[in-house]
Amino acid sequence: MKKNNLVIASRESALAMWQARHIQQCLQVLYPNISITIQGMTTKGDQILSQSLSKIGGKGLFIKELEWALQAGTADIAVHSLKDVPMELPEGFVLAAITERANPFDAFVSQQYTHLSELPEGAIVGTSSLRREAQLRLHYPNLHIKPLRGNVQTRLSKLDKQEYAAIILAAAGLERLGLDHRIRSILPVEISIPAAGQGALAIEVASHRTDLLHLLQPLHHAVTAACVTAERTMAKFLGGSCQVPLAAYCVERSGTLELFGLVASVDGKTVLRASAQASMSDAEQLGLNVAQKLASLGARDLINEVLYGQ
Ligand SMILES: NCc1[nH]cc(CCC(=O)O)c1CC(=O)O
Repeated sequence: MKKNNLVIASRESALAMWQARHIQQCLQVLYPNISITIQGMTTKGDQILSQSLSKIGGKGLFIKELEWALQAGTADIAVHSLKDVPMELPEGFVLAAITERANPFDAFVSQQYTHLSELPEGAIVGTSSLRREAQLRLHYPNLHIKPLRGNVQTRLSKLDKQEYAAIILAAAGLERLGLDHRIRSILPVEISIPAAGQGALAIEVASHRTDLLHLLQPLHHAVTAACVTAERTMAKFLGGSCQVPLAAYCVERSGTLELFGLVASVDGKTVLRASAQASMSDAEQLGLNVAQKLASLGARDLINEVLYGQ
C-alpha cells in the first residue's frame, strides 16, 4: 500500500463495480484514514462474449488481468464474485477474506410468468450455465433451453426483447444492482442447487502481502467461509468448473453444516445427488465426503463424458 492509498482492482461490469464499491465502503468505515480507490479493468472473459464460457476455458478468464495488477503492485486487492474464482488459485495468490454471503439462490426472471411451473411446453428459457440447464431439463424436460451470455443488464435486455420467455440469474447479482423487482420467484434448492460460492464475495491478494491479511480480517465471515470451503472442496475434488453441470450448496444451522452436492449430464437425464453433515470445523472433510459419495455413484465418469464425449 503506497502512501496510505489502497487500490482495489475490479472488472468493469456494473455488478463487479458495485461489489468493489461495497468493499471500498466497508473498508472506508473501518479505516477512515486510508484513501481507497477502485481501478476498473477489462478481462478476456468480458471481451469474448460470442462463445459459451464452458468452451472458452472458464472462470480464470475473468480474474487473470486483476491478478497481474496485484502482482505488479498497481493494485492491492481484487474483489471477485467467489463463484467466478477458480477452485485452485495460481501460485502466489490467496483469498484473504470471504464476505458474508448474500442470497445464494437462482432467480426466475420473466415478464409474463411467475414460476417455472407456469411455462408452457417449448417455452424458451435463457441460461448458459450447464448447471442451471441440467437442473431445468431434469424438472422441466419440455422447456427449450437457449444460451444467454453477457452481463446481468445485457441478459435482462435480451429477455425484454422477447428473445426468451424467462431467464435464470443469480438472485444476489440482481439484488446488488437494485434489480430485485425483476425477480419473480426464487428457485428452491430442490429445483436448482446453486453454484459453489454463489452469493459470496472473495478478496484476493498477492500471498506476500501479509500486511493486507490483518487489514481485511474484519470483512471475513467465518460461517460463510466454512460453507463455501465445503462447496469448493467438493467441486475441486471432482474436477468441477463451469464446464460441467456441478452444483454445491452448504447451509449452516446451529453450528452444523449440511452440504448438498449434485453432478448431472447436461440433458438432465442422469443426475447424481449426495449430502452429508459435519461440524463447522470440518468443512473441508465434509466437502471431500460428499465428493467421495458422488464419485462412488459414478460422478467421475459422468464428468469425463461431459468434458470429452464418450
Ligand atoms: N456468472 C456470472 C456471475 N458471477 C456472479 C454472479 C452473481 C453474483 C453472485 O453469485 O455472487 C453472476 C451472474 C449470474 O450468475 O446471474
